[in-house]
Amino acid sequence: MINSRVYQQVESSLKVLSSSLDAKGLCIALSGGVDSVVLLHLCREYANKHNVILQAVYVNHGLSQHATQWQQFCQSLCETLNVPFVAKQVSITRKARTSLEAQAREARYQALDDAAKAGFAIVLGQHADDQVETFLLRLKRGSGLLGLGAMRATTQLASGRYCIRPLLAVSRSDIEAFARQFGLEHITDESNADDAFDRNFLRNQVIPLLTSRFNGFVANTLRSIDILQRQQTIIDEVSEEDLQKCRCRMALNITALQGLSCARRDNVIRLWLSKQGIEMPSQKQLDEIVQQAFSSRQDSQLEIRFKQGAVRRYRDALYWVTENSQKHDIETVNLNELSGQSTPVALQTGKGVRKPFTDEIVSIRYGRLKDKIKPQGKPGSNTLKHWLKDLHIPSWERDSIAVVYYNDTPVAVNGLFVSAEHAEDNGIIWVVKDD
Ligand SMILES: Nc1ncnc2c1ncn2[C@@H]1O[C@H](COP(=O)(O)OP(=O)(O)OP(=O)(O)O)[C@@H](O)[C@H]1O
Repeated sequence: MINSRVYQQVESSLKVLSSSLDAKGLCIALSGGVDSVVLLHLCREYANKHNVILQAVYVNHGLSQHATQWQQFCQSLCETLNVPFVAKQVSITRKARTSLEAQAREARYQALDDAAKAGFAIVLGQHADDQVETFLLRLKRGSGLLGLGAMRATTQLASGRYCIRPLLAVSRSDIEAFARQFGLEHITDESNADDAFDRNFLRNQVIPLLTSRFNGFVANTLRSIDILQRQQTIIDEVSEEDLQKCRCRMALNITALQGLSCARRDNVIRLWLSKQGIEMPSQKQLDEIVQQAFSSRQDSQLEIRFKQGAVRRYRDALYWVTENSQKHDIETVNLNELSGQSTPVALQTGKGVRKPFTDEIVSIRYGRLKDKIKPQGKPGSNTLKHWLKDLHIPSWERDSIAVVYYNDTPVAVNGLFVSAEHAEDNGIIWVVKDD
């Protein structure tokens, strides 16, 4: 039974973090260094006390000559502690313009995500001193509020999996004292002494100097980081609200954008682009989008190109267009089996269409714009192209709108309208999932 201040700190933070995420278990990212070895012991104590399932993963980057030795160390430590262990080998192909550390980190998170069991949160060993180093590294690069807020105690990977950092408020010296007190063995990465790396230089030279001169430097920096993170949370909330107000389907409504201050307008465009995978548009690109979007010429041919796609304007909205969204294959999906995660549709009940008859084949088709339909509430029948144009759907989007067919008859146009002949108040709503 471990009785120490460090354990109490970690126990309370693990309680908050893992229960708020409803994690099925904890997957310790174990490098064999003192931080993650202490983390493993603390988590094991926590797991025994609170009946939580553990696993540990070592990622072998193959970058150090000692990598295999470290892997063996982690494996035998886990065997001794009776914690299920997995090692994951990754290979890092050097890309230009990205540092080796950044590539190793990216590969590591991917490997941890692959190795962690479903529903488990990944637990990482970054601590208070790492946090201050991250802050100073970001300051050096000229980061804004988000970057200076450094590491969050909880983050989410693209897969939806959570990562948690229960040691973020614990200092390196407390972690090392804990390891000494309990006689814990760990590996020492000799590259940590090499001041050629910026992080090591800050750790070994700069922070000790600042700490010796300014009382409470580390604690005060952590306080600033906490304030920055809270402020960023407010900005995130306001940004999401602004985006919801400006969004119509996947597009951005220009009139709604005009109702915002310049700073909030730029911010919404940035957020919208980041949801398309464009993290940092340059100010020049942003200014160009704004200038062309707000030009009085409704029909102006706005097209701002990015590597992954382009921003285009159609009437009163901005669209994100990629090669894919322009050329959607015509596909027919047989929906006779409608249960299960992998089906391309979700079924809801309400104002929709009647159920298909048993002898009707349901399919989803794209791009058959010449097929005719009489939408509910419209006086006559016309082509899908006509009705989509009528709804101001830009030409390049029309091919990628999913239409549900009963046999060869279009009955529902995803989220837009249904056929008058098939409409039913207490019917079914076909919601075709995005790819
Ligand atoms: N080889 C590894 N295998 C498994 N987990 C690892 C490995 N290396 C690091 N970790 C995990 O990541 C934590 C942070 O490690 P480190 O400070 O070396 O990473 P970093 O490159 O600064 O990455 P980050 O941006 O995530 O802080 C460790 O405490 C440990 O939990």
